[in-house]
Amino acid sequence: MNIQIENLSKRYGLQTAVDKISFEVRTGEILGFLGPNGAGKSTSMKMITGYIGIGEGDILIGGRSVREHGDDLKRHIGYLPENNPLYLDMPIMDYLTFCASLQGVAKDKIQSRVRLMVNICGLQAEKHKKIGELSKGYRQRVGLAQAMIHDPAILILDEPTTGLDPNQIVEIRKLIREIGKEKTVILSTHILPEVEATCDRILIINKGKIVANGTAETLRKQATGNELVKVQIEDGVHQQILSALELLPSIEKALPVDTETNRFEIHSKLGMSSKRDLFQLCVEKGWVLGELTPVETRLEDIFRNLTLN
Ligand SMILES: Nc1ncnc2c1ncn2[C@@H]1O[C@H](COP(=O)(O)OP(=O)(O)OP(=O)(O)O)[C@@H](O)[C@H]1O
Repeated sequence: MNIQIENLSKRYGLQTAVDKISFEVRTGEILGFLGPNGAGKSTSMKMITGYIGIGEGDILIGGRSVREHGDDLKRHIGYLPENNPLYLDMPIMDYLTFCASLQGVAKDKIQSRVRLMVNICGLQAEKHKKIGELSKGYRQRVGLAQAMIHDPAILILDEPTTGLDPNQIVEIRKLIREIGKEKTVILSTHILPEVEATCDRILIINKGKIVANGTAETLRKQATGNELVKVQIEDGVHQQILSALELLPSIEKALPVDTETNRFEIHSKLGMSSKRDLFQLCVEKGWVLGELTPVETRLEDIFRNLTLN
């Protein structure tokens, strides 16, 4: 079930939390929603799930407007809210049974759905405990289980791995990837490696506006104006190598990194690649190219550049 966001805005008093954003998410796609604190992620997610009303614009789910068909469309959405509100006095099994009936799961299917969620979310060992007795990570698993209890086509997950230990993070990411093959998933996170590990596409929002939309690879390409490579050249004299590098037509600048081992950082001219020139230079001079490694722009740097203003 596809989601189309069209010129969506939301104001709280004088503050514009979400400012005319438009994007689309397709079935089988996991979209990572990134942005600094207060950027408007949770507000957008709350509007998509019908948790709060739309300010301006519209949201189409499976081609139908949330404005007109909101109540009906809610059936297709599973939502893990930011602070994962749970009934602490309820045992896990009772809570999930309660959520299933609230979500309209047929009576004769409720117990099998609850058992499936307990298995999928790794709650087997803790299933008879009250939610209040669970660790933060297990509460997060209960939150995920309630979001998926009615087998929704769409999953909206606000910081799903918050509070999980590194082993649990790996498992939950695997689970989300698995679920994401058939469903439409939007997840928000502050953990940048998480988006790369889990998501097909990244949307970065800052001050209510979308500032980037694409795969990690596309964002890197857009961010890297100039190619950057690290090289190490054996058998030559440092100063001679540096002079020769500076004469290459594709090179903007060559920065020495280590004079003893002849390591350099090579910045190519805009739109050019210096790899071939470097290789040919070494062949001509009889030097050995010990290392030639392209340096990728880190997602952290892209995020900082786009959101630090
Ligand atoms: N109920 C509310 N009343 C007034 N202002 C609000 C309310 N909810 C959010 N805001 C404001 O709207 C802006 C966007 O908040 P939102 O919670 O959507 O950001 P976020 O990107 O989810 O941030 P975080 O990463 O910190 O969770 C913030 O400036 C916030 O203070």
